[in-house]
Amino acid sequence: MTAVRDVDFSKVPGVLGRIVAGRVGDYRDADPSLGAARTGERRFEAALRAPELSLIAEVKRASPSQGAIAPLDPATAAREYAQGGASAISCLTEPRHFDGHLDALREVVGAVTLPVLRKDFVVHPAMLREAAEYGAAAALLMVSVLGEAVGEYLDIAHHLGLDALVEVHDERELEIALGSGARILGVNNRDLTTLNIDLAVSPRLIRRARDAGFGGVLVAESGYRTAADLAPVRGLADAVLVGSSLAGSGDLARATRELLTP
Ligand SMILES: O=P(O)(O)OC[C@@H](O)[C@@H](O)c1c[nH]c2ccccc12
Repeated sequence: MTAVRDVDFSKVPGVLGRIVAGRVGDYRDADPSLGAARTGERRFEAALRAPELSLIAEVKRASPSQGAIAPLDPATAAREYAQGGASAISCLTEPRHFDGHLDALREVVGAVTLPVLRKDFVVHPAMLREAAEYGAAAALLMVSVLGEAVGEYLDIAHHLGLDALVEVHDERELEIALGSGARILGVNNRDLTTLNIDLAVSPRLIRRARDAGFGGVLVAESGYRTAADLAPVRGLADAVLVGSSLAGSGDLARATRELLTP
């Protein structure tokens, strides 16, 4: 594996910049070695490739936009999402702003047979090594954080046998993602520098990716609360990523089922 280039993370703006700065500090002295290559089973990718819209349900206890959402037990929440019909689970592992933890990832992986995404602000190769060690099938890579270096992190993820959800929020980031070799693209409706949500972002960028000939998996992310909200991405996206509205519902299996019933 080639070494990753240095990224100037201090240029990341707004709320996102503050979150990223915390993670850069956490991993400043981390061991960058990756160890032996693992065969990728592409379980996350396969789970999202279905004729109907697939759901990635997120274990999310808190967020910068909402503060505390619900004191979920990660394993219980993941089981309820699976019962409700989710195709994959996303587990936040960022501690300061999302009340996540790597142990939560391990608990979720142990609780369900569904593939699990490590949802964090990846700024160091060690974070991908951990994702693989803790049993994740995939990790999030954000173009808003990694910029052009996203391709190198993608290679590391694949080296470790992980799928990568490469996330974009605007046209410029989409161009970088399309050039990176990503097989799974996520479009975040939330601008993480301001926390504003615009549900028109996903349909717009997903169409653009398809028009550019992207043949991989496309995921619409953030801000979905009801089955009706999903109408604009049905027949367009392969999957949706939903966290807060399910996590705060009080009955996760039921909320999951209702969300998936058009
Ligand atoms: O809670 P919501 O609005 O349903 O959003 C879920 C998920 O898309 C969101 O948590 C998210 C998308 N991309 C991220 C990057 C980092 C942290 C969190 C996220």
